Amino acid sequence: MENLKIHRAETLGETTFDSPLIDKLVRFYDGEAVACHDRTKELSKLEKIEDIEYFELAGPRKKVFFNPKDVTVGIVTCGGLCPGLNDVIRALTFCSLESYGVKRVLGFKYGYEGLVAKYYHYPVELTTDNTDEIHEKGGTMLKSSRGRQDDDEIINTLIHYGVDILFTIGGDGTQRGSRDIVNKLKERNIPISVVGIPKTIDNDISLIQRSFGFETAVEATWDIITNAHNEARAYRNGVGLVKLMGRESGWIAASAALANSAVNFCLVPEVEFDLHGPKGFLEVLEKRLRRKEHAVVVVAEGAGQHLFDKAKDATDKSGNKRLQDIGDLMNEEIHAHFKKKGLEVNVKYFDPSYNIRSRRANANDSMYCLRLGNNAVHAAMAGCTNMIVGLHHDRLVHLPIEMIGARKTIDPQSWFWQTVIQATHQPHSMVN
Ligand SMILES: Nc1ncnc2c1ncn2[C@@H]1O[C@H](COP(=O)(O)OP(=O)(O)O)[C@@H](O)[C@H]1O
Ligand SMILES: O=P(O)(O)OC[C@H]1O[C@](O)(COP(=O)(O)O)[C@@H](O)[C@@H]1O
Repeated sequence: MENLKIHRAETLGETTFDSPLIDKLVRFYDGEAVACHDRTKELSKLEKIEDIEYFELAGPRKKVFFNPKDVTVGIVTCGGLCPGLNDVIRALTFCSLESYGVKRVLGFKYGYEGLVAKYYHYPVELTTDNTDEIHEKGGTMLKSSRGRQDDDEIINTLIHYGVDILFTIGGDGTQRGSRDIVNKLKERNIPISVVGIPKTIDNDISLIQRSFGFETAVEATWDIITNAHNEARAYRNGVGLVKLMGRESGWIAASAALANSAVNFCLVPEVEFDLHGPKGFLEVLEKRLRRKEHAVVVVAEGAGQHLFDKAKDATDKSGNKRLQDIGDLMNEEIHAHFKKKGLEVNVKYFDPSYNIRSRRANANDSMYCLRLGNNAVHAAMAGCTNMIVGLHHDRLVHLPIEMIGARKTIDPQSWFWQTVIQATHQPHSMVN
């Protein structure tokens, strides 16, 4: 058993306060480690005990590190929008104020910019009144931004406002930012807890089974794909072309294709496809239209980037690669191909990306956001830091930030992707 890997969240120090307030919250466990295992193997089939990993279970602790009545909590949302951001802000605020009775909760505006004095984005005090109904709306009441900020300046702002706990709601970039803040805090010997709530509409943060907002996004694609199907069927050689988000991973597109069987082609960043060859997309599409007269194509925005001129590569303020528009390119290429063949084609192009990302969370995501928010507060109050709260093997656990590695992408050899191929009937040869 000594070979077990046990991953515990870092803590700021010894727990010091008994918490009568939260006694009633502690029920069946007190943050014991939970056995997780390599997701490719069944626990019963494990050959080596080293394959087992342990993560600390999220949940309330009997003793807390901070004395609630002295605590100021800070919340910040960074990066792109995602359904459920407001639900998480609300859960963090309610749990901090109502379950723990902290002194105050401050919302820092416009992402990490709000933590840098020179931008003059003053924080807003969050209360159970002004956050009560925010979950009914999409977006983030705290606003967001991209772009690097200076860690020392961020820390100076935290000190200025007496922040003891900072919650960072954001994707892998944001969490790398949190890690840098923690490292600086350690250097300067400042006991501020930083706990992340992982956000990505693309659902591609490693180790996180499902990120909040993803399910809402997939659900939202259903109507759009059905409408694209209706458009395609209404015209001779109709093509409903739908571009969905997914910068480096095609989880939304692939899940959308599985959810709505109207999809005939699903193109994702993980699987390169040939456009022009004899077995390429355009020829296969033509064959399909000759047989069925209509087709629905779903393409993740990060797919087919190999078809563009590399010289035009650029990055956004956060250093993320700016994608070239695969939807536009495919629209043009389909028209060009059919023109060359002297065939009629009617492409209806749908780009619902922001329309999906900006909506409010569905019921299941709202429930998930509430649990994430509450458990982030439990972790931070217990003194945990340098960690995120996330769903891993169906359990909410504490994941040390440094464990977030490369993006979670679709394995083309996986049963999941093979099911997409099976459902769409797109040929393997086109996407090899
Ligand atoms: N590698 C990094 N190290 C430190 N901070 C980062 C890093 N990458 C991104 N950030 C910061 O995190 C914030 C959000 O990052 P971004 O990539 O835009 O969104 P997301 O968090 O959704 O990935 C930005 O302010 C950005 O500067
Ligand atoms: O147009 P913006 O705001 O830069 O955002 C677009 C990008 O954000 C993403 O949705 C990813 O964001 P998250 O994974 O951080 O939610 C990509 O799919 C997309 O390329």
